[in-house]
Amino acid sequence: MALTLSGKAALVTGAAQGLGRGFAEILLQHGAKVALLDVNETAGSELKARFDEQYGADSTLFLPCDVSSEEQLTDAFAKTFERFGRLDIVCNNAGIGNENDWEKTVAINLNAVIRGTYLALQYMRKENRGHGGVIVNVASMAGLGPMLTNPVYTGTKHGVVGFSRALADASQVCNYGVRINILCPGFVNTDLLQSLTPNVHLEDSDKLKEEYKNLIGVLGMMEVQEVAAGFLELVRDESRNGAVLKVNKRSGTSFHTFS
Ligand SMILES: NC(=O)C1=CN([C@@H]2O[C@H](COP(=O)(O)OP(=O)(O)OC[C@H]3O[C@@H](n4cnc5c(N)ncnc54)[C@H](O)[C@@H]3O)[C@@H](O)[C@H]2O)C=CC1
Ligand SMILES: CC/C=C\C[C@H](O)C(=O)/C=C/C=C/C=C\C=C\[C@@H](O)C/C=C\CCC(=O)O
Repeated sequence: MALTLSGKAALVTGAAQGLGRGFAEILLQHGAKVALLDVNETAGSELKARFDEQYGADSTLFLPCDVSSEEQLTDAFAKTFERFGRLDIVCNNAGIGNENDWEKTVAINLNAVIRGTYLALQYMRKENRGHGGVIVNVASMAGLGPMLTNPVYTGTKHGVVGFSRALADASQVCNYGVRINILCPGFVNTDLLQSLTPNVHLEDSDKLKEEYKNLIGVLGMMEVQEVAAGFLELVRDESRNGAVLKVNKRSGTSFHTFS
């Protein structure tokens, strides 16, 4: 059974560029309205103007938001619900890879995903007069295997996988009517990869650099659109809850099974 997106309301964090922009765009292409949350006001406003031309001004809402701020994220969810009158799809996508300011990485990649998931549940749960819905949390292949150059990033992504799977089981048992799925892309050609800096907690050894290159060699490098298709599958396939979808150049798109 495929979810119809026409008339549905979505919220995407980190939507101004990269994967989040791709996720927002594919939702718009399928008729959903989308709240675009991003800390980058310039990029977010520019994207909103572009989407206004393509999909109409009523199709999107740009909300400047630092997801690591409880107040700003909570307020952005409230403004989204107020504008669209419902909330059916949430993608907790915003993420960084800073191993030096690792507490910021934990705050954005894990804490904010946890808070965004609980906020989504609050608005979607049927016993809260919600319509039910689907949450897609963006982890990474580093949520399934160790990325030796980025141990904190790896920890946050493993955390996203574990938290999301557990909550998906709870949602099922409690009949919240909310599906929670996890997207684990491999390397994608976005600004995130360009922003990586050497980890000061590890000597900046040539061996680590070599291993990083090997990892990219193994998994390959994708474009945003290849991942967006997998995202849409997790949103629309109503049989999927607690699903972990891997998307990488090497092995394509497949659901991960845990032993
Ligand atoms: N690029 C890659 O190779 C892969 C990325 N991912 C994950 O995909 C997600 C998106 O990554 P990319 O699109 O590659 O990154 P990106 O850097 O191209 O885009 C991230 C977006 O999030 C926004 N953002 C950053 N911190 C924020 C905050 N505190 N509050 C609100 N917005 C914030 C940025 O302004 C930017 O618009 C991240 O969770 C990342 O870990 C997962 C696997 C592969
Ligand atoms: C800060 C880094 C920014 C982006 C990296 C991006 O998130 C990414 O794609 C990272 C990939 C890291 C992968 C690390 C280890 C991979 C190990 C592989 O063995 C895959 C692990 C499990 C998959 C098993 C399977 O069934 O395919």
